[in-house]
Amino acid sequence: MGVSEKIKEIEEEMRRTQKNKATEYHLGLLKGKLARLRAQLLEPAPGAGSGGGTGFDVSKSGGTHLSPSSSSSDARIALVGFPSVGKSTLLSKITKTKSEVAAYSFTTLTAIPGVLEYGGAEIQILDLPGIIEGAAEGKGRGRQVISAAKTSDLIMMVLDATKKAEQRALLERELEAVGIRLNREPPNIYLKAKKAGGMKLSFMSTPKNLDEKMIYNILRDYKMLNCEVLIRDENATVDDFIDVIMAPHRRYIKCLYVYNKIDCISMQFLDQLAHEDHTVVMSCELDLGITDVVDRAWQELNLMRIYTKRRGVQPNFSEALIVRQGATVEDVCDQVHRSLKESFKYALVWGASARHVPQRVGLGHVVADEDVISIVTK
Ligand SMILES: Nc1nc2c(ncn2[C@@H]2O[C@H](COP(=O)(O)OP(=O)(O)OP(=O)(O)O)[C@@H](O)[C@H]2O)c(=O)[nH]1
Ligand SMILES: [K+]
Ligand SMILES: [Mg+2]
Repeated sequence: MGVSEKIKEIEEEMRRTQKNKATEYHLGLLKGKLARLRAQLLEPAPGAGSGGGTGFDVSKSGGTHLSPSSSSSDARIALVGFPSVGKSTLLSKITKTKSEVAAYSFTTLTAIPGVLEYGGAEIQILDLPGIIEGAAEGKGRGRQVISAAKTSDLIMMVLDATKKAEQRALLERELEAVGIRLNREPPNIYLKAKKAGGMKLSFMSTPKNLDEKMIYNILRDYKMLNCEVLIRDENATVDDFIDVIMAPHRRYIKCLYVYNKIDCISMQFLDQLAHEDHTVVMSCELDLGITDVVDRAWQELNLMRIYTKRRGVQPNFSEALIVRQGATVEDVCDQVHRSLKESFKYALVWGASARHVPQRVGLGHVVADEDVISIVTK
């Protein structure tokens, strides 16, 4: 029996099994088996050549319009969605890359990278083939698309506002099945494999949805006979626990839901969609809401652009240093040059993080998006 058939069999059994106290442990074990099989399915077949990576042959710098000097983009956004929702139309709007657009399904057959320039930051946008139900099990190019999505910093799930609401849940399920967790934090559970000593289990407080027997059962099923477990979150579930065991196969990625084709829906429905969490609405056809989509994507990435300035010279706003949220002047120095902070004397800051401009600060100063910094060395 192939892996796909085994998966189907377990899914069937889970559907047939009634959920109650008596079947709880059995269902937990089935979930664990399912997670293992799904991971197996995503592994490249033996001898299949280059596994891993994006699933398509695109490098992180792979934009057709990147200047040769810039080695790598600052972040990657994957456009994921059903066929003909307007993924390629969006790519062509926000980057200089043209990806074929047509009214028929599966117009795009491979990953098409483009570069979005955002205030000196370079973000790679990956236009992907449409995926269909069953993608996680290998239907269409689903598996490749999903591997590409797994390598991204943000997933933009492009949805057709005129289609049924189930579309979103269906896609979420496909991404879940391959270990992508959208807009969630890793479970607060500590697990460490040991060489000996048996299974040691402890809780911060009594969990509401898990018990010792369940945890021991699953650990045995995974042949993790020697390990240390600390459940820190009292709301942790069996699924969370399995995610922690399967951690190398899990990716926690932000997702922005982008509803396209709002030119075809009522104002009332539009208003409803626009108020959902992590959601933006647009019409590529009417050129409506596109800048909003880009601004929101930038916010979700949680990155900041810092411009450096030399004494007596205007800052160059077409080139930014990209740092994560919460970064300090020290992180900025590291972005410029690894040894810069050794000769650092102080920095002058103009922008939102400065109490007055320019403010004289040390390495520990926390910077804000679009700050201008002048670094003075010894
Ligand atoms: N009404 C309307 N149609 C749109 C809009 N955006 C794109 N379309 C149309 O939708 C169709 C599909 O667009 P594509 O960009 O090819 O869609 P895709 O998601 O890349 O499709 P695949 O590559 O086949 O998965 C084309 O006929 C577009 O002209 C929009 O905002 N409103
Ligand atoms: K299409
Ligand atoms: Mg396309």
